[in-house]
Amino acid sequence: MARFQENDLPKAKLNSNSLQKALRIFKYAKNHKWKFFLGLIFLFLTSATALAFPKLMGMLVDCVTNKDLSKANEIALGLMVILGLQAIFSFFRISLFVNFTENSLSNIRFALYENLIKLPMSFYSQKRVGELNSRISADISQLQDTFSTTIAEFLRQFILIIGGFVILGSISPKLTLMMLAIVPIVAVAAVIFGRFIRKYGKKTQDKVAESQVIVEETLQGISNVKAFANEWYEIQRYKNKIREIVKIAIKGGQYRGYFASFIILCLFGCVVAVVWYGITLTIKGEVEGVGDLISFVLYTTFIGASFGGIAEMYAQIQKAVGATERVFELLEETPEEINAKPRLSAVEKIKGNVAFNNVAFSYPSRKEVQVLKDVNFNAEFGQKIAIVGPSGAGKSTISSLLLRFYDITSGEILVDGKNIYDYDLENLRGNMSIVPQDVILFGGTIRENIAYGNPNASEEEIIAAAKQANAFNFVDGFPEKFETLVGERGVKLSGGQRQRIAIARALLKNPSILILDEATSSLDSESEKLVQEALEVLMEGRTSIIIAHRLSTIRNADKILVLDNGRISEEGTHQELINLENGIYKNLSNLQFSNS
Ligand SMILES: Nc1ncnc2c1ncn2[C@@H]1O[C@H](COP(=O)(O)OP(=O)(O)OP(=O)(O)O)[C@@H](O)[C@H]1O
Repeated sequence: MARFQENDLPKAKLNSNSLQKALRIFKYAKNHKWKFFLGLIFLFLTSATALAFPKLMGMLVDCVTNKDLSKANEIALGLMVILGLQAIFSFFRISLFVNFTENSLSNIRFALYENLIKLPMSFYSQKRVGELNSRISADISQLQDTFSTTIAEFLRQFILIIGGFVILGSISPKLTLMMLAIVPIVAVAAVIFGRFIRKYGKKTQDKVAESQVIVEETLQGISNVKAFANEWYEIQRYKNKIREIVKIAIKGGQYRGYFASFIILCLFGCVVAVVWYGITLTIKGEVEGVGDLISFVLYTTFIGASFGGIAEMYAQIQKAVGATERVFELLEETPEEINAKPRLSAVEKIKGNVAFNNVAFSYPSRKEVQVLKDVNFNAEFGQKIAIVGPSGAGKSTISSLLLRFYDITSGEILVDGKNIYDYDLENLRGNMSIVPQDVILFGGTIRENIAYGNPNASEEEIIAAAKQANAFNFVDGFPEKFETLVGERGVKLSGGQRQRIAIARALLKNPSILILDEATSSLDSESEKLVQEALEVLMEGRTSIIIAHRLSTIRNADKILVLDNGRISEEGTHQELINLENGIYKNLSNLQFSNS
């Protein structure tokens, strides 16, 4: 699975258009906006106090020259007061920005999740969910850093640079000009150099990540590695990667060495040059005293450091603008018409007559391939309709269309004579249940997993459903019974046990239309018997659409549809289809029964 690091986030161009878009984020700040603006005031105050610091330090040094102790005391006290103020302002600035950011981000996270969970299946069939997830978390953490620190730091450095230059100009215009000529150039060179080094750092990280993937893959598939006696191959693969890491890391280290030499030579060289020139000017009387010179050097250091930091912060802000754009793209995707609130009214029961009339369909991600062509069939209330056919024929697609996961291309699907697109979506799905091929249980207790079919179910109803689904006995055998945790941190249930939980879940939902997707395809005969019994109970009094591979389980279906390459090529009862000369069903049936 691809993992996005913040380093990988693409930047967006900063122009009025992209900034305007990014500012929509304030919509999610709701009644916390004032914190951001109050934070800005504290930011301004912190920068102002920071700017007073070098000036006062200079004045303090002048007291040495003038041997003025009482003034020195006053200034030292002033400096302490300023430090105190700066500490207080900084505290409020940081707390306010963090408070604003966390509140806004929690609103954004919530809005994102709410929208994502409501997006139609067509959205998910075009996106890799793991990638989407790690992308969103990288985007959100970029926004978190930017809004809680980077913007404020960027503005603070900006104020320090402008303010610093104004004060420098007032101390000595000549010296300022000289400083302007060298410091920004060196600072910018340092930034470019730094970026280059970071690139090497990132390359090393990527290679380390690649090597970790090798370890992960081989340890997860260790039985495969051993069965193929391919230990030597994996060792070689890992060794090569490790060698690459060393090469790149050493190269990066060299550049870091150059960088350190560059900083010592140029940056400190510049400070020496400014100090030397300042001393010359002081001796000539063009700068007033040593104190001014000290202030000058301190301001220069401030400005140099700010120049260094501001470029990196600008890049961070560009990334945050890109992140906001992507987050908004997801927020603006059109969701399904789902309320996503607990239902107040009960589901309006439908009877369960289903009709597919001339249905054609292509998946939105592969429009050129027609998966279903001219599909026609009827399922009367209470009937069992089986769909069989080769892999990839489109059997599961039929169930997805009935659940309205995708919009059909042409034709119509009717439920109780009414077009499924005229139903309230929640109501339609509220009348259906699916027992899928791979039952996914949520990481909670068995009780919670069964109650997923009807969160309002009583204890007795849950137990009754478990009994009917042949699940009660194995659940009762666990020390914690219905409170047993399942999923990653709990017990691992077998395929058959999981299916019986899914059947109990479906029983609780009490649907009019039931979809069974190859529910018995991967079970041993004992488990299959238990599941099959539970399914018989479940199917009673409902319309069932059974997608099956094993023909033995569908012999008594009211109707069997044979799907071939997206078309229904045969239709009838088991007996009728068996009698078709050269029929697909007949062939399939001969194959399966001669094997078993
Ligand atoms: N989300 C999707 N996006 C694009 N194509 C898809 C998608 N899901 C299925 N398909 C394609 O649609 C065709 C029918 O798939 P479907 O899963 O309905 O077949 P199936 O008969 O149920 O197969 P199996 O018995 O192997 O489960 C296949 O060619 C498959 O590749």
